[in-house]
Amino acid sequence: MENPILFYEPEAPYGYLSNFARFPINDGAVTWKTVEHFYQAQKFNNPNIVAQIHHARTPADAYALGKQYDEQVRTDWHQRKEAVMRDALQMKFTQNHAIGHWLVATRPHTLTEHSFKDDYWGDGGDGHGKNRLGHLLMNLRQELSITPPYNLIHFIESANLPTDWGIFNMHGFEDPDTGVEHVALTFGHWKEEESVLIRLHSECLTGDALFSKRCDCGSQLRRAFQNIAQAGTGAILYLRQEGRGIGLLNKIRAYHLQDQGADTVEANEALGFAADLRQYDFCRGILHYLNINKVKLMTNNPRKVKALREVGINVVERVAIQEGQNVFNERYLSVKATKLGHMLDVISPV
Ligand SMILES: Nc1nc2c(ncn2[C@@H]2O[C@H](COP(=O)(O)OP(=O)(O)OP(=O)(O)O)[C@@H](O)[C@H]2O)c(=O)[nH]1
Ligand SMILES: [Zn+2]
Repeated sequence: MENPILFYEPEAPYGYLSNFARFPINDGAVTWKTVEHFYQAQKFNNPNIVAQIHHARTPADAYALGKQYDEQVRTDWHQRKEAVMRDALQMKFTQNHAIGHWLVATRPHTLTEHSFKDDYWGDGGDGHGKNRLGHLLMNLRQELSITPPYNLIHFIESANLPTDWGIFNMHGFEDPDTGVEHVALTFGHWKEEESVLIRLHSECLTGDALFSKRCDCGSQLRRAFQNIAQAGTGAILYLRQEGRGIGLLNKIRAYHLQDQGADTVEANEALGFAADLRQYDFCRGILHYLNINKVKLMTNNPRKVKALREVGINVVERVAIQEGQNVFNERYLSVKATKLGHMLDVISPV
């Protein structure tokens, strides 16, 4: 393992790894403010003590109560505590989606609770301690890293992205199988049970960045930003699937054939590609990270709706996004409608 990540204070870097970090856990019956509240309460059979710890305002108060009633700790606690801690960490990192992906992203570093006060769960401050918390976290990290949806995409980092439509949050991801980088842009906040307005936008350098009129992508991207800003919440998953998955240079080869009369499907096929090579499975990992369970999908492409549902994404509504129709892309749009099933009110070319 490479150089250790030392964690302790919840407010410090990697503080989310601390049992004092404010991530609630639900044990099926009760919601606990933090892992510390849950862990301290499991020491006792006395319901009054358990209730006092459950209502403790802070994890430090919960810890203090655990100490205060030390002589009433259950007799089998020493044998049970590791299993209790393991359950608590499992709940914390799977019920709070983003930190589960953050934990996986700490690989391959050693995780060490750098605590001068605790040489069982921590390292004792000078490394003589057992660091059992660090070891349980690394075991859980290994488990999650091979489990969907954590293994479908790797979260890398987030940053702010000021745009013409407001300040979005940008989240970078990497496909563990292909190394392809993807981006999600989020605006506002939502609860897991809400349906969120999203756009799965396939990268189109020509349309998104070079103001091309050969397609509708750039106009659709701008409209997606506008719709989300107006709605107050939403997300754009910007997927590096240039050319419906054949890449930029092959798309230029396809455009070259289209300049000679082929349509957008015939050109792909003439190059030996299917009409649409895009896969969406990894999107499940991105949406899980973003705590999005139900989506209102901005698209004209029913095949995309079907493809997302097939990989387990709950599309509750399709929101039309017809933008940017012009003389240069009329034929392209009408072929998408007739051959690729797009739902477009296309003015058929003369
Ligand atoms: N191979 C190929 N790709 C194209 C062509 N025109 C646009 N694209 C790519 O198609 C992708 C966008 O797909 P679209 O069919 O426009 O739209 P969609 O994402 O399937 O459906 P919507 O969600 O309604 O936009 C981008 O990756 C573009 O680079 C083309 O003529 N040939
Ligand atoms: Zn395009």
